[in-house]
Amino acid sequence: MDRFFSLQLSEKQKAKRKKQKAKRKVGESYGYASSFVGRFSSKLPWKETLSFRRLYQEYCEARNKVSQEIMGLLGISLGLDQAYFKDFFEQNDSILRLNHYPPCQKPELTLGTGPHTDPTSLTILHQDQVGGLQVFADEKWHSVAHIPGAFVVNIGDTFMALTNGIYKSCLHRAVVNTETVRKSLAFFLCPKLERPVTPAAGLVTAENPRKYPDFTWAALLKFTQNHYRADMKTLVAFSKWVQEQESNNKLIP
Ligand SMILES: C=C1C[C@]23C[C@H]1CC[C@H]2[C@]1(C)CCC[C@@](C)(C(=O)O)[C@H]1[C@@H]3C(=O)O
Ligand SMILES: O=C(O)CCC(=O)C(=O)O
Ligand SMILES: [Fe+2]
Repeated sequence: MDRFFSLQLSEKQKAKRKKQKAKRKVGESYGYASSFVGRFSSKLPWKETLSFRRLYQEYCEARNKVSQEIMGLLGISLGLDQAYFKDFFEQNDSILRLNHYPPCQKPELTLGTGPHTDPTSLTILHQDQVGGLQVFADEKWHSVAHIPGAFVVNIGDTFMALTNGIYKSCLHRAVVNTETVRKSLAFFLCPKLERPVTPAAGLVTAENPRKYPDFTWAALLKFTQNHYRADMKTLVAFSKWVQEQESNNKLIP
């Protein structure tokens, strides 16, 4: 990881596919990305990232196994069959991302990663001992301490939609510091790109009516990659956009 991030920019930008040595394009969610050469022009994070879909096979398989077990338990906690979410995520289009936060002379003027909820389903994060991850709860930011050997697990927007809003995605961010490089490794469990994301029947009731429209992970991913940087209200903005698209389609015979 250190070797990769210390390469020349032009070399890092080649990190995409084995055969095609072209740099990551706008709209793609894997490959190398840096705040300084990117698709957004405001609220730029102080970091570089490298994301994979199918590489790092063994590591991904291990994370995948842990996330499947967690999905089984989350299903049980909602009164669903243990297999319900395990089956849903058995095939998945997950993402592995390396985050590299260089030291910053004025850390109070920026953020490593701005406040956001993950648009994905479940995140398993491995942060190093430097610390910097913060979670928003009870109206304030709390630092998430590094515990050797432990992962940080959080719910993302797509799982919030699958549970009809019962499980909430959590607001978090990462701060940087003047002294030390910080690294983190995030495994984002995501559904299969084209599989409809719809809440389990038993979770839509008179007391808890339907909260979000059906969508695919492909559509939400495209939304966050092409014209909306994931933030604290991604799912609400995306739901509105889906509904607008549906009503536009109805107008065109
Ligand atoms: C599908 C994804 C989009 C982001 C990477 C994964 C999961 C989390 C998203 C992200 C980290 C949330 C904060 C903003 C973001 C733009 C970033 O700082 O990298 C997001 C990622 C992205 O859009 O590339
Ligand atoms: O680096 C961290 O601690 C958090 C990164 C993060 O939130 C993300 O990549 O979605
Ligand atoms: Fe995140």
